Amino acid sequence: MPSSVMPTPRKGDGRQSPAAVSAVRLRKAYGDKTVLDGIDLAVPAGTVFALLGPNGAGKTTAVKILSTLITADGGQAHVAGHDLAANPQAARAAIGVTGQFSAVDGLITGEENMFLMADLHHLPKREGRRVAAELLERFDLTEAAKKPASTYSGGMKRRLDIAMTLVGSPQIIFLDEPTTGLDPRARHNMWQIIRELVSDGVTVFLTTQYLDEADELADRIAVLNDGRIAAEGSAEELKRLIPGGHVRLRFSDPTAYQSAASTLREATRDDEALALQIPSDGSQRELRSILDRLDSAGIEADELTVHTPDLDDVFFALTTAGTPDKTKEDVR
Ligand SMILES: Nc1ncnc2c1ncn2[C@@H]1O[C@H](COP(=O)(O)OP(=O)(O)OP(=O)(O)O)[C@@H](O)[C@H]1O
Repeated sequence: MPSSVMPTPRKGDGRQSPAAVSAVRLRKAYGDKTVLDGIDLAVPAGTVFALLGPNGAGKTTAVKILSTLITADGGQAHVAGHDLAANPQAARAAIGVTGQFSAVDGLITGEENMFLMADLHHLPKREGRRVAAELLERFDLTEAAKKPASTYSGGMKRRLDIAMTLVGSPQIIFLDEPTTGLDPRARHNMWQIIRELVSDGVTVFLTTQYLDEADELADRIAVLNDGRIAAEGSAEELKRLIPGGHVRLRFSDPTAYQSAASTLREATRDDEALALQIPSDGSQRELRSILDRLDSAGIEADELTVHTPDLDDVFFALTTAGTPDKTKEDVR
């Protein structure tokens, strides 16, 4: 099984950027069922990190541990620079959590939910009202503010949940499956909200079962399978881990096409389209080698495209291999 621990992105001065969330050999079991079997994570501050995995992989458990809702059985974790075992309150003060354990109370209005959060954060009454109004406006909930939250749509509830989380100005936000059950418009709306949070400097740790969501939002993705991190990296790095990638060269001149085909003998030919397909991981090194061979033969292609496998391929390769009882359908 391919596995990689990629280096954390570096800042311009060459130093490692500080991790907002880090975990080393994190373990958790319920009875004799091991849910997290020693996972390592590092999330640089100001980035989006996606923990991707099928149902039951342990994503929520990881979020619950990192957001101090439950404790791990083993390993260490730091959140916003605080050791979770030694100083969970300090970590708690720096984070916001939304998701499957939403804080929204359906019996009271959106506005009242916001006031409640302001009270929890000990904001003076006036300040609390100002912050609540501002956030309700920002999340397009002003009109619905005086209606009971139970009447809100799924998308509105999620927005209210995030607005409530932001009352405490968290540096790090955990979003557990933020778009599960939302319609496409509400999903895109949520993606936009997440991007805005990050541009405000917040670190986002999200869990998702959706590959396109991780691909769209995350700087780095960890694939969780069977309690272990099966692979970690940017979407592009993960796509390069599995076979299926290729480079396609297209020619308009049949003579150039023939010369290229005899130069690149490993290529699959498409004589009709005058195109050659060469297996490749799409890396700079492999591309250079193909181009060097064409150059030495004096051949120029009219079009060169690099095809990498998509994240679906990666996900299926990493989460079904070795578990023959599972089919692609099980893991969505
Ligand atoms: N309190 C608990 N007691 C016993 N088993 C639990 C408990 N919480 C979770 N589990 C089990 O741990 C495993 C991982 O659960 P978890 O909720 O972390 O998965 P997940 O990746 O978030 O899945 P989903 O996408 O379905 O939410 C599951 O098999 C679940 O049944």
